[in-house]
Amino acid sequence: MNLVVDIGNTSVKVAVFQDAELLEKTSFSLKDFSEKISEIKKKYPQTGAAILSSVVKDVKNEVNLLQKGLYFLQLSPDLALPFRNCYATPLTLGKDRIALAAAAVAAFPQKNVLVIDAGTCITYDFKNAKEEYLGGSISPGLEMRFKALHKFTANLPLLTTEEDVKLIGDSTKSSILSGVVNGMLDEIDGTINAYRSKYEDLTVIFTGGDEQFLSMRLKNGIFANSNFLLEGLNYILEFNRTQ
Ligand SMILES: Nc1ncnc2c1ncn2[C@@H]1O[C@H](COP(=O)(O)OP(=O)(O)O)[C@@H](O)[C@H]1O
Ligand SMILES: CC(C)(COP(=O)(O)O)[C@@H](O)C(=O)NCCC(=O)O
Repeated sequence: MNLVVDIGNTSVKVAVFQDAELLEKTSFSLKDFSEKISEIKKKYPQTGAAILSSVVKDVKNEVNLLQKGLYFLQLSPDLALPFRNCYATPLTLGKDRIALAAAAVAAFPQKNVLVIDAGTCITYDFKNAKEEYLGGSISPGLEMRFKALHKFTANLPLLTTEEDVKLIGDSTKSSILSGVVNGMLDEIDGTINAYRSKYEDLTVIFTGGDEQFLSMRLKNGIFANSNFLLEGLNYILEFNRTQ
C-alpha cells in the first residue's frame, strides 16, 4: 500500500492506494498534519511506501513524520518522470504540476492533454502526444480573486462564492460575483478553446478544490477528476520503485 500526500497552499490532500486503486482520501489543514498522518498510518499498517508533493516552504517536520518506517520519496525534478520536461525553469516548476503531468501520461498515453487544476491558483498544464511536458499557465484561484478585490480596495466586501450568479450584477455583491465567477469561467473556456484551436484532439482534465463548482458551469466538455493529482503521485512512486 502507498501513502500519497499533496501539500497545497490551501489544504493537504492524502490518499491510500493499493496498487492503482484509491482506498481512502482525506483532506485537512497543514496544522493538523501530524495528528491526521498518524491516524492514517495506524489505520493502514500495511503501508510500505509514501510520496510527498509540497508547494509550501519548509516541510522538514512533515517529511520526518512521513518517512518513518516507509520507503519515502519527496517529489523533485531529480526523480524519474514518465515525460520529457521542456519547462525552461524545471527547478522552479511546482511539484503539484509535475504530478499532474505524470497523471496525464498515465491516464492518457500518447494523447494531447490539458490539465486544469482549480485550487488556490488555477494552473494549466499541457503534455503532448509525444509525452513532452511543455508548461501552461498560472492565474489566481476563486478564493484568491474574492480576497484580492477586498484587500486592494477600500469599499469592496469579502465574499465567498454562491450558486446563483447573474450576468448583470445589480448590486455590489452580485457585481463582484459576476466578475469573479463569470470571469473565471470565461478564462477557463477561453484557454481551452485556444488549446483546442492548436490541438484538435485535445483531452481536458479538470481537478482541484473548486472542480465541482466550476466544471458544471463550463461550456467546454471536460473530464472532471478530483483525484487526478493524487493518482499522478502514486504513479510516480511506482515508476521510481520499479526503475
Ligand atoms: N472547505 C474548504 N476549505 C478551503 N477551500 C475550499 C473548501 N472547499 C472548497 N474550497 C476551494 O478550494 C480552493 C482550494 O483548493 P485546493 O485544491 O485545496 O487548493 P491547494 O491544492 O492549492 O491547496 C479554494 O480556492 C476554495 O475556493
Ligand atoms: C502555481 C502554484 C502556486 C499552484 O499551487 P496551488 O494552487 O496548487 O497550491 C504552484 O504550482 C507553484 O508554487 N509553482 C511554482 C511556479 C511554477 O510552477 O512555475
